[in-house]
Amino acid sequence: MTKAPQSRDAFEARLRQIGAERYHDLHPFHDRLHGGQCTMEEVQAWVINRYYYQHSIPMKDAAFMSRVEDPDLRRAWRSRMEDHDGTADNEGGIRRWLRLAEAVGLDPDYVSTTEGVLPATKFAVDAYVRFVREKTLLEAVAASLTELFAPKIHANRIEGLLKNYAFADDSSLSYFRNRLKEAPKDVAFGLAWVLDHADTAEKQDVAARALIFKTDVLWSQLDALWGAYVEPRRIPPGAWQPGTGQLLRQAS
Ligand SMILES: O=C(O)c1cc(C(=O)O)c2c(n1)C(=O)C(=O)c1cc(C(=O)O)[nH]c1-2
Repeated sequence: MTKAPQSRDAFEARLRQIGAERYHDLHPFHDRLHGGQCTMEEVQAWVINRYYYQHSIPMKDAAFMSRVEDPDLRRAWRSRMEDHDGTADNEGGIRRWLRLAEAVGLDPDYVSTTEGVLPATKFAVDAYVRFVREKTLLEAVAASLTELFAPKIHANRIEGLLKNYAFADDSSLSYFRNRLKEAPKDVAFGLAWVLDHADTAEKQDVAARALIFKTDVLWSQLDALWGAYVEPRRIPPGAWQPGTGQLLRQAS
């Protein structure tokens, strides 16, 4: 006998439970960052590594769109690329991230080379791009649903960084403020799409597994960051060495 699918509400609750148990807001690195315990070196390491995620997200979305045959779905999805890459009147998330890089004392030209990114960060993020390129559209959209849980972490981050670090101000944190405006439309669309299309028990299982995969992508990046720059501070060969890539401030 085939298994009956969960009701829409029960399936949504199952997806939210995955976030409650596995989202990277639970990682100790975030407590340390938002609580003001990170050294500037650790903050710089986070900004450099997280840039790799930022720069890959539009490539992931382009990979997704290249496989979509339905123009309505492509139209709904393409604002994600504009949000990151920018438009004539919106500088876009990647530029905003580089503004944060400058504010923490890094040379944005260094950061944008992605040199010095931890190997595990590359493996995790590249695995996400490949996942979206190769798996079903349902799995790709389900994997993006970690963004359901992102507004809370972005709001906590704005509050924590403003309170604890001199570099934090409206300009340096504009990336996160913008995501608070942009993400809700994406997640509302993505969630409704997944609930509509996961119409069998098997598809629900596949979508739930995709979301778990994505929580692993996020978690493993923070584990790698912690191991390299917090404890035991074992920096892999070729990864960023503190002190390099610094912004040379001009004396005025
Ligand atoms: O700061 C965060 O914790 C966080 C998490 C996530 C996420 O959950 O994948 C994204 C973002 N930020 C983000 O800013 C962003 O643009 C984004 C896009 C995506 C995606 O999978 O398409 N996730 C995320």
